Amino acid sequence: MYFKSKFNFLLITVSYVYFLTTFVTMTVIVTENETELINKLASILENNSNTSITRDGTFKVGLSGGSVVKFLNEAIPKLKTDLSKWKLFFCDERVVPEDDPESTFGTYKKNLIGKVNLKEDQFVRIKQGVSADEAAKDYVRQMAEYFPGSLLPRFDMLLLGMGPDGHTCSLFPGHQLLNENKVWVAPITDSPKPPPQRVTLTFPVINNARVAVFAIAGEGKADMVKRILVDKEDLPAGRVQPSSGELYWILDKEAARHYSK
Ligand SMILES: O=C1O[C@H](COP(=O)(O)O)[C@@H](O)[C@H](O)[C@H]1O
Repeated sequence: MYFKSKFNFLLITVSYVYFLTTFVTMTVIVTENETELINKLASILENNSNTSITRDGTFKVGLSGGSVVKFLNEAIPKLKTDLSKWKLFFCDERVVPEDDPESTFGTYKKNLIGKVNLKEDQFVRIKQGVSADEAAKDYVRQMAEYFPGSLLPRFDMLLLGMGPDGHTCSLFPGHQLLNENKVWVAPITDSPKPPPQRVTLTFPVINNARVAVFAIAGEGKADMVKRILVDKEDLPAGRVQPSSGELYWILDKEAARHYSK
């Protein structure tokens, strides 16, 4: 949401600085292979879904695209939880038609709808046929309905991926959006990874989540995992540090090849 007053803006800025200086509970899990990674992801999802449903009657989760789509498509059918209580948002989405192979919603739809107990109307999707700017503003309006009266939405869980360049959501290294703290959802029209037009959650929202989970597999991510988790380089995925929540990095053996505590 656009912050309506200087006070709100100040509050968010102060909170964000506080977020960056507070202790984050981080757990790194190294699995033997992709199947184990998916099983671990399923178990974290199931526990948090059941906790949220018991507490609030719903589970509000943010989905990523890329390789996370495959992991989730395989994890979700394994879950013992009430999927009908889920509300699914997008951590980022490509501004393309839903039937375009690049559409993250389109890919989830093809793989999940009709196969598990999830319906299309449980997904909060970006508006079609508009610019990235309008899609981002509209997505904020849609999100606000599910987080009434909130300065910042608090997702129950965010499911995140990381590109080999260290990007997460559509927050890329060196991009000005890394410092965006005025809107919940930002447009990007120059994404270095195609397609160029996207919308993305911003860091204040990401770091307000109850739980953030990275699921990362393959040797192609190993160098970046080391740069972030071992060398502590300042790259977008490393900035995911929920202030009063939990952070998981689930890696397969290949992605963890250069990882040591
Ligand atoms: O473009 C994107 O890339 C990241 C990482 O994708 P991966 O295929 O390397 O896992 C993804 O998390 C994001 O949602 C997506 O839009």
